Amino acid sequence: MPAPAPPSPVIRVSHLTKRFGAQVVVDDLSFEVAAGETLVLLGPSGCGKTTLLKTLNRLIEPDGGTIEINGRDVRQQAPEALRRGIGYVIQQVGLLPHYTVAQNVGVVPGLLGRPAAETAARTAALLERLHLPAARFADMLPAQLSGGQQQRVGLARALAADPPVILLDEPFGALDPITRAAVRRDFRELDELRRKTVVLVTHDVTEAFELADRIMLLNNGRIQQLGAPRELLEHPANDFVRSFFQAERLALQMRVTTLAEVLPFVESTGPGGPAPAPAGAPALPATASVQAAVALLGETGTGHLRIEGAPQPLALGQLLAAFGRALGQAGAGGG
Ligand SMILES: Nc1ncnc2c1ncn2[C@@H]1O[C@H](COP(=O)(O)OP(=O)(O)OP(=O)(O)O)[C@@H](O)[C@H]1O
Repeated sequence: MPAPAPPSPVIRVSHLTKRFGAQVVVDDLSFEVAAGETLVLLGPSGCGKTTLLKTLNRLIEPDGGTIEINGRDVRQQAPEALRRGIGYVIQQVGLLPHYTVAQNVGVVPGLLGRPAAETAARTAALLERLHLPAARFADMLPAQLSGGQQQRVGLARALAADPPVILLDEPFGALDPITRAAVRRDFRELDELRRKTVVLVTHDVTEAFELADRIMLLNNGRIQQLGAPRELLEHPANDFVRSFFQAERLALQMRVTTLAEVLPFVESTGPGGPAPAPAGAPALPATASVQAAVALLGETGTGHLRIEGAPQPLALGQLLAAFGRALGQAGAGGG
C-alpha cells in the first residue's frame, strides 16, 4: 500500500554525513519520511544502513547535516529523552535477562512515569496481539523463550510507550526462514504499526518489497534510488539499482503486479473452454498480487482460483501465462 503524497514529514534529514576515519559511511544524504510511512533502508553489507539508522536516535552522532523529528532538531533533545520517544528494535533483541517478559515490555513506559496499571494492560494487549498470551508468557524470562518469541517481545517493547516513530535494524535477521516469515507476518498485520512512522533496515530484498511504502537503496553511503518498490524495479535510476534486483526480478515482479493487471491477458483454454473449477476454489480480490495468488494456490492445492469480479475461475497455468504476457507487454520493465 504505497503512501499517498506526504503531508508534513515526521523525519527530515538534510545533508547528513558520517565518517569513520577516512571512510565516508553516510555521504550527504537528504530525505524525508512522511507520517505513517514505512521507509526501508536497503543495500549491500557495509553500505551504511545501520549507521544512518543510529543517527536518527543519536546512538551515533553525525559529522554534518541535520535531522529533525516532528519539526525539532534531534540535537536539541537529550539523547536519553529522544530515545524514550522512539521505538527501537535490533536483531540481537537485547532484552534484559533478569527481567520478565512483562518487565522488559514495561521498561520505557516505566521511565516515562506511566501508571503501572495502564502499562500492565497495554503489555498484556500487545503480547496477545503478537501471539504471546500474557497468562503464559508475561512472567517468563527471556532465556526461556525461543528466538522468534524473543523477537516478538522486542517488538512489543518498542511499541509499549506508543511512540510515533519506530526504528528497526534487521529485526528478523537472526531468525530461521519459517519463524522469520511468521514474525514478519505478525509485524505486518499489527494495526498499530500502520499508524506509525517506521524506518527499517534490511539487506533482504523480499522483505523490503513486502514491508516498504518506499525503499531507499544505498551503496557506499549514497542514495542510489528512493521510491516505491515498483519504481525501483521497473524504472531503475542506474545500473547499480538494476543489477541489485536482477537475481530476484521475476519474483519481485509477481509481488508488485496485481491480478487486475493480468486479467486482460488471460486466454481461455482451447475449444472446450475452461475446465470447470472445483467447488470451494479460493477467492482473491483483483487488487491482490500475482504472488499472493500463486501462494494461495500452493497452500490450498485446489489448482483453481476465483478472482472477485472475473467471469471465470483461473488455473495456475493460465494465471502464469497471462502474467508472462502482461510482462512482455510492459517490456519486462527496466530489465
Ligand atoms: N564504530 C565504527 N568504527 C569504524 N567503522 C565503522 C563503525 N561502525 C561502522 N563502521 C563501518 O562503516 C561502514 C558501514 O557500516 P554499517 O554498519 O552502517 O553498514 P550496514 O549497511 O548496516 O551493513 P550490514 O548490512 O552488514 O549491517 C562499514 O564499512 C563499517 O565497517
